[in-house]
Amino acid sequence: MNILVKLLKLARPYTWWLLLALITGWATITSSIGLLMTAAWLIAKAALQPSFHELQIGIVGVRFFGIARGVLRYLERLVSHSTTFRLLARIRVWFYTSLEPLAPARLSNYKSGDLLQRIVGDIDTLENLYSRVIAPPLTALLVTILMWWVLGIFAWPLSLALFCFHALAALGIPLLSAHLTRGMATKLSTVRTAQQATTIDFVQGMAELQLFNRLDSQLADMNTLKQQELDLIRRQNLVRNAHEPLVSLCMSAAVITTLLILGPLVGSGTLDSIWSGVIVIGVMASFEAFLPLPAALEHLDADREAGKRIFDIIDAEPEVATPENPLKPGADHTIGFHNVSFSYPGSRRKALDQVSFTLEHGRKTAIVGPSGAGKSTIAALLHRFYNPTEGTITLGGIDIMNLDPDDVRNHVGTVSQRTYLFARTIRENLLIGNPQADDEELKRALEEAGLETFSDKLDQWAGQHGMQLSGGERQRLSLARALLHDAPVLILDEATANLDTITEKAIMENMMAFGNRKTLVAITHRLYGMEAFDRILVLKNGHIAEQGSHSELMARGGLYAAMWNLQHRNQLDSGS
Ligand SMILES: Nc1ncnc2c1ncn2[C@@H]1O[C@H](COP(=O)(O)OP(=O)(O)OP(=O)(O)O)[C@@H](O)[C@H]1O
Repeated sequence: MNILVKLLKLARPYTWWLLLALITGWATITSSIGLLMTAAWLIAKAALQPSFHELQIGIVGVRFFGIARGVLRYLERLVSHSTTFRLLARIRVWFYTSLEPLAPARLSNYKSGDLLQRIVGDIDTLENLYSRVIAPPLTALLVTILMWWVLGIFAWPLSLALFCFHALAALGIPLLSAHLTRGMATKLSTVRTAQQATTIDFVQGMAELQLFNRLDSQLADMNTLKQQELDLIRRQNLVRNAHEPLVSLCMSAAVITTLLILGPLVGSGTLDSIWSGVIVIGVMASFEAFLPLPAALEHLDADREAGKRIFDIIDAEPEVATPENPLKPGADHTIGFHNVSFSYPGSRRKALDQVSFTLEHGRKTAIVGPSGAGKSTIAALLHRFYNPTEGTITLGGIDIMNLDPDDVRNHVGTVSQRTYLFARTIRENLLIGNPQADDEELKRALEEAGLETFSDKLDQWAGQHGMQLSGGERQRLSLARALLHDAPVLILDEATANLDTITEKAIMENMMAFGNRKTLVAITHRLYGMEAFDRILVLKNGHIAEQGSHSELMARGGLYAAMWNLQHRNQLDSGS
């Protein structure tokens, strides 16, 4: 569907407000024309020194149009701006709500700077759509129809001549301007997106850029992009600044032509000479409606591009859909993988291949295996970020495809190595896990996560991405947050990887102490404390190579035993 039509559909709830803005805009310009025409009539008539009574109608007209113009202009601005902002708010909320089901699967191909530009810049661009793209041509059309009709009362050639010059101002100049600026809006949007991306890289990667001595080259890239943006804006302005003089030229030509038509009419006495001045002034004033038209085409280009970029994302089919009548998960939290295979979108390689296992409620399972074996993919499928390509995943015996993804996520909490911390206080970061938690609960969670020293720092700022904390503190804070979330299934995806051995051991003991309350799944390639798990799944190249308890797997002497021996020999070697 055409982008413009799609954008207009979003404005449907505001149709009456937009119509009101259009009518007040038209009435404002009509009042301007009316004011100038009645003033011209009054001056011309007064020169003939008539009685005051004969001037009365002109005086009333000037007063009426003068006041109406001011009041209507104010109303038009009020209505069009408040409608535009309400509409923008609606588009923004619509965009966020449509974005949510796409994360993370459909958004992983976008740079964060690009997404930011679409969320902020592109939606801001749409601010112009209704007030500067849709309304001006309609206002101009209404004004000109009125003017052709008024001039037609005096003489139809006047109407015809004005029609030709209006057409030139309404179509000729904007089309020429659109031709000269074709593609610039797209280029500008591309350059601005690249700018956002490089600026975000610059801010977030400043430490790395400093370490590798790449600050200067990153700054040079940013400068080049800024220069490109300025060049494009300069070229746009060159064309834009020619609009007004060109419309004025058109107006002058229309005035001369009007005078040429009026001359014989006045000479022959067909038309009272007073009206010639009024008509000329009316013709001049009518061109006010055409001044915004070239900019309207330019904005149309930019709005179409912004709309296209927004719909590019929103029109993507969500990877995971909520079923129409989702079932409710029951009290049984057992998770089952039944012959599950999965390939990431765009990849032909199977990240998981015919994987089957059961995570009984209250049991502790470790998923181990070499890097890239598919361990985190199991967590991603359990969070319903993706659907399995083959096989089924069940929660309490129900296929999770029949459950609301939010319900599944409420059942499965995760702490991963990459958990995001918000640039807020420790308390606010914790409350994301459970907004209702009181200070006592927050402190208990911190304690269980081995971060009791933070109990009196709840109002301390965590820094951007939690940068005011050490890597280990960040991980423990994420763990405390997940504990507050209190999901029956807790996945620790390399959650203790940044911790020293003593802290890691203490936390794992805390986690094991959950007893039958929680199902615990620890994803790790560091084989420490494995004896405490009820079962260990060993993953290799996307399939389960072995499973059993630590002692069973050691006795088997397979991949697990080899990995365990290697890691512990290394530890012994480094200890000796
Ligand atoms: N978003 C993605 N898109 C495409 N392929 C992916 C994506 N995430 C992971 N993969 C691929 O899927 C395979 C399994 O990845 P996964 O992250 O599950 O491994 P892992 O066992 O958790 O590894 P590690 O221990 O290094 O974290 C890998 O080959 C990886 O390259």
